[in-house]
Amino acid sequence: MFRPLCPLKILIKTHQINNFMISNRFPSLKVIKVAEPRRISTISNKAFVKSNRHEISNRKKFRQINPPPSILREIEALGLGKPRRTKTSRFATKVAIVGRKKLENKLGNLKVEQEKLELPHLSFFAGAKIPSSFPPERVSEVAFVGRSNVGKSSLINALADTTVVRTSDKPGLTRQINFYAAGKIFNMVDMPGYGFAYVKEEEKTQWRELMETYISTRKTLRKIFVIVDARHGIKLADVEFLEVLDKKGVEIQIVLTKCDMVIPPDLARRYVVVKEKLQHYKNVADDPLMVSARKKTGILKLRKEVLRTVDALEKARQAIQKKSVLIENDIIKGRLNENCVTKKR
Ligand SMILES: Nc1nc2c(ncn2[C@@H]2O[C@H](COP(=O)(O)OP(=O)(O)OP(=O)(O)O)[C@@H](O)[C@H]2O)c(=O)[nH]1
Ligand SMILES: [Mg+2]
Repeated sequence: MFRPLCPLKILIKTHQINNFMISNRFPSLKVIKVAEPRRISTISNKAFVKSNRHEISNRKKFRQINPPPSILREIEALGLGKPRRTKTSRFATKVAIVGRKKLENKLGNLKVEQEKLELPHLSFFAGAKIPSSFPPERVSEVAFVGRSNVGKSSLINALADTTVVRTSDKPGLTRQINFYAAGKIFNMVDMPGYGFAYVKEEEKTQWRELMETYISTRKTLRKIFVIVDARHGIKLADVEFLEVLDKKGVEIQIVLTKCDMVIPPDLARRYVVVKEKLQHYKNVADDPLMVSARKKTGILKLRKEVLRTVDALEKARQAIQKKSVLIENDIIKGRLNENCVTKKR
């Protein structure tokens, strides 16, 4: 029979070999149970629960924020948040109307007068991968920055009511600084994103350097719109970029986008949290704007802000007046023609 010289200590994983069988067959072997996988899993479970508890408490904290009624009113009036009802039966419409009345009783008048403004026709005229490719500084510019896939390009499209700017649901589509001319009045500049994207780290570093060079050297740059996802708020990558921007002394405006994906009370809470975070910066306007490029809500307000920044608000107002006069004339002419036709008949 096999006899070990000294009592052997064998480390056996309990889930692999049956202890009982081993100790029966080889009584001289001392089997020591170590590293029970179940125990490990319970420990890691505990750690997981702990970390989860922390997350839950953060969410709870967020839910405990009591947003001011004025913000809630603005969100409801502009139809900014995630729609409550998706079904469009007659019953659902009735419920929605009753719900709206209830909200009006709670928050006050929900009707808002918004100035209908339009941007001049948008066209792509230059793309730059290196600073020497920047086009000449002729007219005022506004730039759009933010994390990859946050919706910068979509927002430019929504602002100009066009589809000229390419968008994608995959982070990292815009890979150079793209210049779009709004008529001959001003330029809108679409930037690559920062943070996560399906590109190499080296390329992202290059984008970052390119953006920083543009921001610090461009004399015609009037304002930077930093686009933030309303679902997530200001992330670490945003904070890092905002700190760099703030030091450069350029005016900054935060825009919360994808608001159509957040329910109104949470959107109001997000607004409060973001506003609070902006107090630290010198050059950041402390009132974030809220929009949805997909639903085109909140766009008129942002459009007005863009036009005001590039001193084109008056021109846009005049263009709208001219357009409405032309439409009126057309209608009158149309009526006259109709009258002529009926008389001839
Ligand atoms: N629901 C919703 N989706 C949006 C909105 N804006 C953009 N998206 C979607 O978000 C995705 C990314 O949009 P892009 O405009 O390409 O984002 P980007 O910031 O330009 O992305 P990069 O160029 O990769 O940095 C697309 O699938 C859009 O359809 C919005 O307001 N609401
Ligand atoms: Mg883009």
